[in-house]
Amino acid sequence: MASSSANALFSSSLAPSIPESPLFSISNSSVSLNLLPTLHSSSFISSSRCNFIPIRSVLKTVETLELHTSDLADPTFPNTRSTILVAEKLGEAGLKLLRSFGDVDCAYDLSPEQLCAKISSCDALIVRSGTTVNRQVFEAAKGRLKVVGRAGVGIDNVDLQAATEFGCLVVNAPTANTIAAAEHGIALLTAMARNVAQADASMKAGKWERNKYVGVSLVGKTLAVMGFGKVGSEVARRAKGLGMQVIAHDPYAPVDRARAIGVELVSFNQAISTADFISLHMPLTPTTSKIFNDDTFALMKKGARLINVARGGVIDEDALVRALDSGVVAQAALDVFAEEPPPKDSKLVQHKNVTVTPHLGASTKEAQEGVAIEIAEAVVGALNGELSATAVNAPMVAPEVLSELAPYVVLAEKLGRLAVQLVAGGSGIKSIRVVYRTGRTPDDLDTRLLRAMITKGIIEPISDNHINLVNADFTAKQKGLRISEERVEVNAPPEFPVDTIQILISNVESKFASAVSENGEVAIEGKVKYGVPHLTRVASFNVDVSLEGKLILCRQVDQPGMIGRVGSILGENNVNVNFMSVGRMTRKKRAIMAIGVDEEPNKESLRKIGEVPAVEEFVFLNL
Ligand SMILES: NC(=O)C1=CN([C@@H]2O[C@H](COP(=O)(O)OP(=O)(O)OC[C@H]3O[C@@H](n4cnc5c(N)ncnc54)[C@H](O)[C@@H]3O)[C@@H](O)[C@H]2O)C=CC1
Ligand SMILES: O=C(O)C(=O)COP(=O)(O)O
Repeated sequence: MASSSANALFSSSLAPSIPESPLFSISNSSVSLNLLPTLHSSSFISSSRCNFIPIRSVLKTVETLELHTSDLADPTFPNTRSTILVAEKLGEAGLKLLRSFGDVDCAYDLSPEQLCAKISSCDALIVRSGTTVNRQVFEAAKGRLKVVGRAGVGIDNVDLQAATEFGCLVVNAPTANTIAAAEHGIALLTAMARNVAQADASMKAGKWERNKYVGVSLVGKTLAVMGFGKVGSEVARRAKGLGMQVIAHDPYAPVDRARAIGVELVSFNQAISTADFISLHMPLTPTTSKIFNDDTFALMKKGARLINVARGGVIDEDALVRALDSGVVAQAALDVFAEEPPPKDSKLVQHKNVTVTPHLGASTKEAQEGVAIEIAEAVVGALNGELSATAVNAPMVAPEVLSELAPYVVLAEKLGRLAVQLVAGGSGIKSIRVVYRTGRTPDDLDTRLLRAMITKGIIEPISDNHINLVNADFTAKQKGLRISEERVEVNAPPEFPVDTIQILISNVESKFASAVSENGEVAIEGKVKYGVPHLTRVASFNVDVSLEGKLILCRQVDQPGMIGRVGSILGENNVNVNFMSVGRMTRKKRAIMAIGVDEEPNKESLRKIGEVPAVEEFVFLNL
């Protein structure tokens, strides 16, 4: 269907043109979320630590669905290997894993222009904190880039909004460098307290200044851990071992976890006003940007000491220089800076009471090997179309949930496709209601994947946008499409996650009046039967057709001989009919005939069907 005319179906066409990006794409007849390459990929074996779908379970999914290999075949596989650009130094074990899967291009220290020039030939990009992956990079990728892997925790150098808009998955490696960062925090804390760096520099300059470098003790002092996540809690644990009193501030941390380590969670003001040492471990977000500024330094105990292994941007660096000059902050130990590397003449870096390291928190051999493996597995998994356990901008769906939902994913997309084709052009779809009937407690049903596929089914036939799990909600919003969901518990076998899926589109005109319910909504319903998606209801007409190939829906006066007449018109046009189903409301009144055909009938045949006296209306639909 032409995208330009069909775009008029949406009341808002503000959406940027999102180029094709085949991550998680689900083709008309396949359900494998592009999992097929996994079936061929014998060289890659994921570790049990990651949330990968084991190869055996993928095979099982395919068998259960009774899909034909032709449905799943990727014509470009296995000749096409993915290209993975590694833009910053990555551990050898990770590189080895990546090389076993695709072509790896290690190109360090690229300028922004060089990165943009290279990116359109890459399927994946792996970076650390030194590369800015902004909107220009996604634009320059021209839709090819499927995944950005951040080999570390902080994703503040990746424009997540742009990634989402372009349907590009962002994954990180959130666990492998936790201990390294915590150890570095403790290293800075102790080095600062005992002036290790300054004394070292002094001795190397030929001096022996014992009185100048008298330090402060840690035991019995209060440490405030700001951000009680993975790194923060490991710092707290270690500081307790040094005999410190540890308090923490984190608006989202569970009290139980803090209590288990013997840490009291307190308010921001309480933390910074009572602590002797303040260690920062929160992410850089719009909320935490420059959260340490003139006002907050003024609240600190005079002579407080600050450690930052989180992100430079959480501190207003000019304000910190002022606080150091006035003695409000006695010392600071910094691993991270607002601008990296900081300017050579940075007053902060040069300050005598400041100890600095060049963003070394994650830089241990062990952490870098771990991070490299963690990110390589996540990137390869994503290129295989698997839903990632470390996705930053997409829902994470457990493999067992995915496997269970697989046939319903196909149903959801096909119903979406069907519903949108029933809407007359120009009506302006604004609001779609999806009703899931389930034999389980409605809370037990994770519908994110189904909603994404309904969105894909609705948008793709009428636009150029390629929809995947990453950009489905965003694209719907951009198109002014509101998708609401209802889960209704019904008396159905609870071993199946969904009994029926119903799609209702309100305030639109239909090409096929019989698809409009008494409430004035275009309404269709389907269910999975023996692993195959079926259309089971069109407005108030019950039908039963498998959602495969192409479909003619035809409303007629219920009378004998109709199947034969329409069938012979199609036969004359060499159109193979693969099924027919008649659903009626009242005997001898009106019925809907659903005819599945292998080929699209020519205009002449469609005209002849329309001229059969008992046929009141009909519509041809591509599934
Ligand atoms: N210097 C380095 O090389 C490294 C730096 N990091 C940085 O350390 C930080 C923490 O990393 P993880 O512990 O792994 O992340 P995490 O996500 O486990 O912990 C962050 C914690 O900060 C909390 N938080 C969010 N907003 C907050 C606020 N306004 N006030 C207080 N707490 C807030 C969150 O609730 C969370 O518990 C990140 O910024 C990360 O980028 C991490 C590893 C190495
Ligand atoms: O993981 C993080 O957030 C870090 O800051 C580590 O950064 P890096 O990968 O060493 O550039």
